[in-house]
Amino acid sequence: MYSVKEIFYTLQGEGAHTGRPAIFCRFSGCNLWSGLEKHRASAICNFCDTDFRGTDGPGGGRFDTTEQLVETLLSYWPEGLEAPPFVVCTGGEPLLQLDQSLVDAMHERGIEIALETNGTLVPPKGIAWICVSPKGKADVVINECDELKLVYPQQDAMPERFAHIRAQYYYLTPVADPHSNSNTHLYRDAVTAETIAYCLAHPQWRLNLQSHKVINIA
Ligand SMILES: C[S@@+](CC[C@H](N)C(=O)[O-])C[C@H]1O[C@@H](n2cnc3c(N)ncnc32)[C@H](O)[C@@H]1O
Ligand SMILES: Nc1nc2[nH]cc(C(=O)O)c2c(=O)[nH]1
Ligand code: SF4
Ligand SMILES: [Mg+2]
Repeated sequence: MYSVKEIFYTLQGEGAHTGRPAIFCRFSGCNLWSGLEKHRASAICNFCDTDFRGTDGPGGGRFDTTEQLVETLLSYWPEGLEAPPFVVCTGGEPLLQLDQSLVDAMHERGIEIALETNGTLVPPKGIAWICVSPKGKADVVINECDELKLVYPQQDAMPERFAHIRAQYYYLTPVADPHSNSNTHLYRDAVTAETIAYCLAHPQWRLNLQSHKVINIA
């Protein structure tokens, strides 16, 4: 059984695939925060901008079988396209639920899979694009990925700690106000200036913006 908070079709807003049409599958639950505000301050990850509790979002629900979830995901892809369906698995922490049988079932239906993970759990085999976003003191168990996308600045998780992880791209995302979506001042603040300064001094790292918030889409 898979618990999914929401499913939606939009543009990938972050990382190397920014601007690419994608179906987002937001799995419920996370291993680094309960999702309750009363637990935020004491959580390992305490700046999360996402509601991942429960299954009550648009397209969310409980799916008893891999087939049910895969067919539901495919229903979000426009018909008659040559491009293979592109599904971004996120959450919450998707690796609490995304297992080899679901990955295999998605591949059987021609889906290209991307993953957004906090890096604390080992992914199933064969995922086309893995984005690792380490959090606080949490140990990262993935030593190779496609993009490393670190929220900056973070106490206990500064870029130096992760520069050895093999990746095609290394991104820093200025930490956004967790309670505010789509705000134009978001990227004109001190945190952004600090992130830019770090990239300029350490050119292994590039600036990543949450572009979906800038243009106010899901
Ligand atoms: C909500 S998380 C879900 C996937 C996974 N649990 C993770 O942390 O990577 C999706 C992305 O949003 C980023 N994110 C979460 N809160 C943020 C914030 N306040 N500002 C900037 N990025 C944030 C995460 O670092 C991650 O790259
Ligand atoms: N457009 C859009 N792009 C995203 N990239 C990563 C997201 C996430 O919350 O995992 C996300 C999201 O929520 N929306
Ligand atoms: S950003 Fe990711 S790891 Fe942190 S609480 Fe949100 S879903 Fe969990
Ligand atoms: Mg998001």
